[in-house]
Amino acid sequence: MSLRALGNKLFGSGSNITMGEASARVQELINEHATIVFSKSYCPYCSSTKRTLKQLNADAFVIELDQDSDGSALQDALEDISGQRTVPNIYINKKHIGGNSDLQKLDKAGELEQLLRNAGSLKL
Ligand SMILES: N[C@@H](CCC(=O)N[C@@H](CS)C(=O)NCC(=O)O)C(=O)O
Repeated sequence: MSLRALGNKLFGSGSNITMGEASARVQELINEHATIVFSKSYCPYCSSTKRTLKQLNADAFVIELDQDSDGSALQDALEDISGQRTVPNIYINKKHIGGNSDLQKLDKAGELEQLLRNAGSLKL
């Protein structure tokens, strides 16, 4: 568990869910959505990721952590699960892709579309 997660557990993060519940919810979201972006509504890197996915006509589930009452706990859980604290934190087909720079790299290499297609996330 990260120091921040431990701090939140001991002193509270404004959220009422336990670390275990937050981890379970993150895992559930990853399992339920072929493409999911853990995002923050004001984050420019997240906007870039969302724009790229939209341009590809991808069906992606976006959760805005800054607009979720458990967002901080979910971010702690994501850090535990993926080793990445920053947003966007992207999963395709339950596989951790990384952040926006990783997604853009895949797009430039022409690999993103195939990943999305294999995940069943392309509408066309
Ligand atoms: N290199 C990362 C940069 C992502 C980044 O710095 N995101 C900021 C928000 S714009 C962040 O997560 N800051 C920490 C936080 O919000 O807790 C990427 O390409 O995704």
